[in-house]
Amino acid sequence: MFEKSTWIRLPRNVVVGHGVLDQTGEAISDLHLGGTPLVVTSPTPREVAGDRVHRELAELGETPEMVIVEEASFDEIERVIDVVEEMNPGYLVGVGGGKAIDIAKMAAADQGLGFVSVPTAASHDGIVSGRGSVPDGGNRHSVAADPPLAVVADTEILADAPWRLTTAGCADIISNYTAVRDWQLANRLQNTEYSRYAGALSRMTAEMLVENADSLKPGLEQSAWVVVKALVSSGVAMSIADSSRPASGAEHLFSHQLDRLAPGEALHGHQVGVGSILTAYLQDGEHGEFQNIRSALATIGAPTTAEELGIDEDTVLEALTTAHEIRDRYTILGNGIDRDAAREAATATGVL
Ligand SMILES: NC(=O)C1=CN([C@@H]2O[C@H](COP(=O)(O)OP(=O)(O)OC[C@H]3O[C@@H](n4cnc5c(N)ncnc54)[C@H](OP(=O)(O)O)[C@@H]3O)[C@@H](O)[C@H]2O)C=CC1
Ligand SMILES: O=C(CO)COP(=O)(O)O
Ligand SMILES: [Zn+2]
Repeated sequence: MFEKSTWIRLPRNVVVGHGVLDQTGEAISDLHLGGTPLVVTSPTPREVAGDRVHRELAELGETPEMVIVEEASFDEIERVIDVVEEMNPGYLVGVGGGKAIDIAKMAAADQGLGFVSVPTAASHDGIVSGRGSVPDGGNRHSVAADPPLAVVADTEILADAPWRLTTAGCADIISNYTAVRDWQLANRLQNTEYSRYAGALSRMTAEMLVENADSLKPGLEQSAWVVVKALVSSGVAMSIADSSRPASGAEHLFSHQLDRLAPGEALHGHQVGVGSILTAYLQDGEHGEFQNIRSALATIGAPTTAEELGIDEDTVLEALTTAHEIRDRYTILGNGIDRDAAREAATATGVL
């Protein structure tokens, strides 16, 4: 008997383009949400877009509230949940980078409310996904939440953000190559459920970005457009899979471990980019995809070495040899690689 079923949850409105921040109210009105909005933002994104979004929402009729978050942590999520319980909003609007958006997403999911994503940086693919990713002591929780009801990505704002945030988003997408390979490996070795549709979409997104790497330039709104469209597509792949598997393999485990060992040192996307070079080498050796990944990262100006990440040799080797402990997700790292193998991968790829 056929018993399979799937439930793909996607945003209803994805609004991307020049000046679309001014259409935030319209994109939200179209959702027929009731009640007072709560804007969740962080210091710089507040200046760049949060206050504007706040003013625009006020024109919808209800006076919005605003909460400013400082760090990606469960304590901050709890603080936002406290605000929600106190003011009883109708929905949340996350305005910022991954930190503000993840916190809004997870607080909204906890309280059974809808949420709208307004990214101010094209820095990672959580802007559209239905998952939150939050460090918690020595662990990292990739938590199922709900995808945003709407995404409003203004390319004028994204192009104005520091270029390193955009190159981080590019690297997060490029890392889909190794994530999909790890997912296929887990499917073959551990019978992990694999979606060919999500895998193909994720890989195609990475390929499109690599093919366009030459044309991605700081300050060009066209570049922000290409990157944000890729981030949307990668987030959709995660929604189709109902898992971050299409976009998170061993390179992400490595990055999560760096977050623990060297907190705040480098951006998520930059860490996974370097992790992807290492992972590709472990997957295929010196004749595999690692050279293409490294040269695409170098072309856009993303870090390809530990030094460019600002992370020392010992920390890189420690992260690579312990990354498998981060969570129960089978990857090319298996039950762990030893320090000599880690050093060999890091030197052969030029990461060290
Ligand atoms: N849910 C998911 O699937 C995913 C979640 N993540 C999570 O997202 C977070 C990383 O996201 P990331 O965006 O790199 O980090 P942040 O949200 O911390 O943003 C990085 C920095 O950029 C600043 N910033 C944001 N927008 C602008 C702008 N327009 N102009 C100038 N500065 C700006 C922020 O300022 P300020 O300090 O004021 O906020 C911050 O200092 C991590 O917590 C990670 O775990 C990452 C990938 C996927
Ligand atoms: O960063 C992500 C995808 O790019 C999310 O992945 P995690 O599930 O590893 O947190
Ligand atoms: Zn990522």
